[in-house]
Amino acid sequence: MGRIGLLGGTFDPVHFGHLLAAQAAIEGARLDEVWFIPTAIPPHKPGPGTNGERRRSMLEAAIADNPLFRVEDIELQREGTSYTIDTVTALRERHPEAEFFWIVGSDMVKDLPNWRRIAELTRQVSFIGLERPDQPSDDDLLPVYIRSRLIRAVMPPIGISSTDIRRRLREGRPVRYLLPDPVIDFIQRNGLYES
Ligand SMILES: Nc1ncnc2c1ncn2[C@@H]1O[C@H](COP(=O)(O)OP(=O)(O)OP(=O)(O)O)[C@@H](O)[C@H]1O
Ligand SMILES: O=C(O)c1ccc[n+]([C@@H]2O[C@H](COP(=O)([O-])O)[C@@H](O)[C@H]2O)c1
Repeated sequence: MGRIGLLGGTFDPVHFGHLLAAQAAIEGARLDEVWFIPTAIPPHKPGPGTNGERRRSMLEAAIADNPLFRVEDIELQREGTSYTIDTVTALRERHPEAEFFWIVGSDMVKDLPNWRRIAELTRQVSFIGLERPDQPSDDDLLPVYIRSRLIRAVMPPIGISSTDIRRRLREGRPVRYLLPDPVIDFIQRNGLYES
């Protein structure tokens, strides 16, 4: 099983920024696989407008051609807010032989001290913080117990967000090249994100 990167998010919908983040983490931290974990209720932002089953289906369509990527729906099966500490604790019990790494986007690293039971979480996983190639991150303000568990991986900045994709679809504007074609097909077949 080996070194497993975990990328959590709402994925409403999944896009190329997510896929490139996973690929950059594989390269930067020598991972064997990345598991995508759609949240049920995200801790720090409003809940997604699309149900979990559809978000999971879009993820599956997006990663079908990559044997190193997998969808893990553990948070969709759990009640309540999707705290990372609960997810990681459960995954380590199920897969004691794996080493887990939690992947975080560049602007989220500074928020790690506010995560639920963060000290305990840092004992269970290392973090992979994505950073821009032209702008190495300054981690000096992070507490040492987090900094010592943080690996940096370089990712070229990709200015794609699910929010912008949803807005474009509502307005009938193109989304091609922002997310994989099979995901666009799924969105169109199911009439998602229409105004
Ligand atoms: N363009 C991007 N480049 C790098 N990382 C990204 C990008 N978009 C999202 N991520 C990271 O992927 C994870 C999941 O993101 P999430 O599903 O919340 O996507 P989002 O596009 O930011 O969504 P929304 O616009 O709905 O808030 C987070 O760790 C986030 O930092
Ligand atoms: O556990 C926490 O306290 C916590 C706080 C903020 C974010 N997270 C997780 O980080 C991932 C990305 O979060 P977001 O808000 O960018 O979708 C997602 O899996 C969240 O559950 C987790």
